[in-house]
Amino acid sequence: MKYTEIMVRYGELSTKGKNRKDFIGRLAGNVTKVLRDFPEVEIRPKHDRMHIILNGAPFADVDQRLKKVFGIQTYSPTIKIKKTLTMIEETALALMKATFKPGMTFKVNTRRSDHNFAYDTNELNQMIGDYLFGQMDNLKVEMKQPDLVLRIEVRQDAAYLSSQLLRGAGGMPVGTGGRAVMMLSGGIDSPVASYLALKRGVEIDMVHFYSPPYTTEKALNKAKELTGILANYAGRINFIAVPFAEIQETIKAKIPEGYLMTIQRRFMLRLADQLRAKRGGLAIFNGESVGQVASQTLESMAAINDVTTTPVLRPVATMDKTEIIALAEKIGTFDLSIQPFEDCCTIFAPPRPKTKPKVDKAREYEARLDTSALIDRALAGIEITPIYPNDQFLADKAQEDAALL
Ligand SMILES: Nc1ncnc2c1ncn2[C@@H]1O[C@H](COP(=O)(O)OP(=O)(O)OP(=O)(O)O)[C@@H](O)[C@H]1O
Repeated sequence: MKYTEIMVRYGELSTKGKNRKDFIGRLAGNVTKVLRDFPEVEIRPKHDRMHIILNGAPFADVDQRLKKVFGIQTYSPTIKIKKTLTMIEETALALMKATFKPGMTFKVNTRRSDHNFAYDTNELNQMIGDYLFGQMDNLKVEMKQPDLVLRIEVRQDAAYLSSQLLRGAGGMPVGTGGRAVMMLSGGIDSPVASYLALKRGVEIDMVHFYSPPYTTEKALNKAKELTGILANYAGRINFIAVPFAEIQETIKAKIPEGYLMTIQRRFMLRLADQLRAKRGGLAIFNGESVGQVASQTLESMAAINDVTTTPVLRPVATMDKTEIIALAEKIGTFDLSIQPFEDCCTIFAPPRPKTKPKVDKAREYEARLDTSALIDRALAGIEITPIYPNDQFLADKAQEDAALL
């Protein structure tokens, strides 16, 4: 089917009265970003709906991007035609043939803002319905809850027909919820937490700790590639790689084994917080889930959280692992997350971390270290990479390796 435009209905933002303009502007900007390699597409944001004029771009390709943009409740691929009865009949039939499946019920639903048009809505519903019955077998009409609604809108400039109401990603346009940093490991949970933060409209910068030479470049590239998948939901995400080996070595040399993990996490949180402040963010997100591992008991969280008063938000805190995995599969990060590249935390993980660390003890042990000098050196070594949807980092590396052989 050659659709000419997509009609987009806004999500939660329609209820946000005075912020509406900002929301619509952001959404239009985000749609523009994800469709940037379709230069022919025009985006026309209006007060109640957005029209995406395809100008020849294939709907199926645009659809792949659009369904991941937050702030869209539903959308319909639409065909704009001349306002003649014959054109409406022919297009209605073509749409039905493309989208109707045997066993479905349907109805025709006409709206008319051009009141000078020769037929009113009841007449059009009747005439188009009759025409379709004459052309197709096994049609069944259902007024209350039909499986397919053939929508006809007769406006001043043209008639618009659609037969699909597709569900958008929901949520709020990224950027309307403010800025934050996200602590992204290469695991399953933090990419899911990132997705959920983006869904509420928060613009995130990824903060990733890596520890060369203890961790390989592949582990770093895995986190970058996960960011590439998540950028589908954001348009673009900045990835901040923070060198962490010196801090880990120092902690390992000077801190009792039971507190290695707690103190490492306190340093991670401090670094994330400083980066947040520098970049104008208001919160820190992470992928912790209550009780999942030793560092994620409430006692542990409290002992780690002690280093900052900045809100630390944990979108997957109350989810079961199976629920997190289901979401990871849905958003497309799971297969990459389970690739076995070592994370900096696994390498320096003590065999028996304390599950109930004490804040006082953590502070006392930490006083043995030159915290601010360690933090400053790590911050001096950060690298920032802007990452776009589906940017690949692992494949490039594999190709380079192959080329060297
Ligand atoms: N190398 C890292 N860089 C950035 N953040 C990290 C790193 N390692 C852990 N974190 C943060 O700490 C959280 C808890 O990490 P941990 O390794 O204990 O748990 P996890 O359940 O395996 O999480 P994930 O599946 O996200 O790795 C992560 O979700 C992430 O937000």
